[in-house]
Amino acid sequence: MGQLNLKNIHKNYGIYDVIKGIDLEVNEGEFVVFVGPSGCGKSTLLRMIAGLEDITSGDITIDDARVNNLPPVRRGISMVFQSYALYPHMTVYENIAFPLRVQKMAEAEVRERVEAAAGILQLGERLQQKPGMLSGGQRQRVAIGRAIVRKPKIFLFDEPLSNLDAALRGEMRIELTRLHHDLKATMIYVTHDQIEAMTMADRIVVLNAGDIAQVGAPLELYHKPQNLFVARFIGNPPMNFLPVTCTGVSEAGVTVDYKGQTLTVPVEPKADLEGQTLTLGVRPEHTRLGGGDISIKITPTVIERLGINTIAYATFGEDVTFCSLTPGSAPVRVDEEVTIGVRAADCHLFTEDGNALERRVELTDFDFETVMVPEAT
Ligand SMILES: Nc1ncnc2c1ncn2[C@@H]1O[C@H](COP(=O)(O)OP(=O)(O)OP(=O)(O)O)[C@@H](O)[C@H]1O
Repeated sequence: MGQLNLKNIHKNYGIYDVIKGIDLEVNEGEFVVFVGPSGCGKSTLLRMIAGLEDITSGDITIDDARVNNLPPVRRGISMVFQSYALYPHMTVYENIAFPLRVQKMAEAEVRERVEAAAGILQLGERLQQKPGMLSGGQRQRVAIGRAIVRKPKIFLFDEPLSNLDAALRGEMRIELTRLHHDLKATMIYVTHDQIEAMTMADRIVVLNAGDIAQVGAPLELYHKPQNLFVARFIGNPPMNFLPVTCTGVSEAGVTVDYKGQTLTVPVEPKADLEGQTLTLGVRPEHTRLGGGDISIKITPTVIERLGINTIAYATFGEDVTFCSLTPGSAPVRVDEEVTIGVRAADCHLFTEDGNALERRVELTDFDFETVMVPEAT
């Protein structure tokens, strides 16, 4: 129970085409995250699944039943919103029990379900308090409790952690991951935060202007982004991009020239690349002080020391910004030129249309494993 199928979903607002034909299958028990920049359509897509927004065309099925025309309450879904949407005059107990009261469920069963949810969410001590006495994180847990008691086929989360501070967001991420492990329920989660997507998802759906840019396991997107959009979006600090010229293709991969230095990147070649301008992608964490297969000289304009790492930012040419993530103790200083080395095997290559040449990296089973669930404390 809890399988979702989206078939050629479109949404227009007048002349604006905001969802442009999305096909997606979400498996039972999967944690799928929709991620993308503001305005890419992720909330609209989630609201269409919930039934809070009509679809312009296409089909939504849940467990093989077409739900296009079913109202939200009959779709077997529960949604958790960014604004917790709690009733301030009701106790935590009554807030969690609310959807069951609407269903006119017997008191004994209400109590059983509310207490079970409160146990999972560590709200047992708070049941008689009003929301005003709770912290932001506790209020969000009440909202999640209200979703749990309905025993939905699918949970939908719309940026549920956005109102929390960074430390609490980190804690709630772990709690939600644990909750998913305990309930084994299908969960669809919308966020613009790629760290939430990477840490919680079994699969990430990256959206770009109403289209799917790529769907994959978090580490699949990290190691094999299919286009510049995903390469830029997944990873923090973001990937660096340098213009290079293709000088040849061979069994070993695609050879490029970067300022007189030659680099053969192990990617699947395509026809007619020779002579073309390509984009070399280098993640900041794959740069090293000193030499590599090629060397890049940078003069940092900003240095950020984070303890474990030091981040150096430099600009060169007209508009190329380069970022290097070095060990915390790295001897890098503002206005002092350093040489950064890059290994060919760590590089990505993109053609002029923004698509990636497929990297010859083997993804291991580990890269597809569902997220590790921390031990309960
Ligand atoms: N009622 C509406 N009428 C017209 N356009 C709308 C309406 N609702 C949303 N849109 C447009 O649809 C696009 C997608 O909006 P949506 O809220 O789904 O994006 P989002 O990815 O969730 O962004 P955010 O992270 O900012 O919430 C946006 O360009 C938005 O302006």
